[in-house]
Parts: sequence; structure tokens; C-alpha cells
Amino acid sequence: MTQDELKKAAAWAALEFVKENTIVGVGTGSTVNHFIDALGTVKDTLVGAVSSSEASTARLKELGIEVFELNDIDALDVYIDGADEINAQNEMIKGGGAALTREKIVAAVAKQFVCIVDDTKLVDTLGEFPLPVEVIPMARSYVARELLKLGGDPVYRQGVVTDNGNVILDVYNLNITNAKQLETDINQIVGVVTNGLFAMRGADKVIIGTKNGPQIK
Ligand SMILES: O=C[C@H](O)[C@H](O)[C@H](O)COP(=O)(O)O
Repeated sequence: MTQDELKKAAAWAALEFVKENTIVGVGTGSTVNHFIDALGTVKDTLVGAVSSSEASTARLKELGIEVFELNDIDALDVYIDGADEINAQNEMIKGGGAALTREKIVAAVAKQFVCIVDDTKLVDTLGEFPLPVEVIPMARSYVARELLKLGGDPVYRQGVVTDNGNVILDVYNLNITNAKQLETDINQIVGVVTNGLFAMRGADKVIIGTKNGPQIK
């Protein structure tokens, strides 16, 4: 099976976590795009969705799924999203598609975070994938210098502006042994909006696309 077929299998398996007559939290990325396609097949049973990016919002609307503003809802049962890396503690690196901040906000509201990944995303130690950090544009050089002090090698993601109007620094060469601490430390740097570590709020369930079918843990 190709990596995309594994993503698709994990994404469609996530439908079992979607309850009738609810609003579903929807993440961003190529794995989630498969999940949105799956949601389209059950759209008549849903109230609608809350989205973590302009790209996912457009795709949901194309399929006729109503998209609600997060500020207009009180609670969210489930949030379904992909990841760039995930470890055995269900801590993740996210933000390869620059959607990390809105993803972290929707994940914070949701009662349950279901992560959908192909099995290439499983790692023993987070950090081989460069850690995305969303930064206020005028703080970019300052934040980069502070990230160097934390032991990483930040690289400006040229040409990318987030849905929030900010920029991304991708931090290479981090060997992340304490993800919660690093998540907290990076968030303390003035000018950082969010970093792509999802450790303080990790996934509650993981659906892994494998050649033997989707596995839930
Ligand atoms: O900003 C993007 C998100 O965090 C994605 O969930 C993550 O990059 C995984 O994307 P994909 O499913 O395309 O591998």
C-alpha cells in the first residue's frame, strides 16, 4: 500500500468516532482531506463542523457540510486531525501545513482528540521532523536567536503566511526528550504565537494506517 492509501484507511476509520447530530472538529492536511471526504458520506447525520484552517473550511463547504465559528459553539465532542510525528505517549509534532495554532485551539476545546496517521509517523523520539513555530512577523529574528539558545536550528519557512497572518520558523536538530517542558519553554518566548508540540494536550486515541488495516490505540 502507498503512504496515501494508509492515510486514507486511517481517516475513514475515524468515522466511528463521529456521533450523529453533533458538530465535529476537523483538522488540516492530506490525511484530514481523506477524513473530510468520508464525512461527506454521512453529512446528513451531522449538525456540521468546526474547522482548523481556511483550506479545510473550503473543502468542507464544497461537500455541503456547514462550518461553524468556534466562538459560536459551547462544546465539541471530538476533534480529528493528523500529525507529522507521534510518539508512544501520544505526544505529537504538528504544523507541517502551517495550521498549528488553530489546530491547537480547536483541540483544546474538544473533549476527545483522535489522531489519524499512517505508520510512517510513529517515532520513538520526537524531533526528526523540524518543529514548526508560528511567530509574529516583527519578532522573527529575535525568536530565531532564542530558539538557537534552546539548542535548535531555526529556518524561516519562505513564502508561507499562516491563516493568522504570521510566519513559521521550522526548528531542526531538536532531540525532544521532554516534550511538555519544551512546549512550555518555547511558548514563553515573546513573539511566539504557538509551537507545533502537542504534548500538554496530546491525542486521546490514535488510528494508525498499517498494511494490515487501521489499528486503534
Ligand atoms: O499544519 C498541518 C497539520 O498539523 C497536519 O495535521 C500535519 O502536518 C499532518 O499533515 P498530513 O496529514 O498532510 O501528513
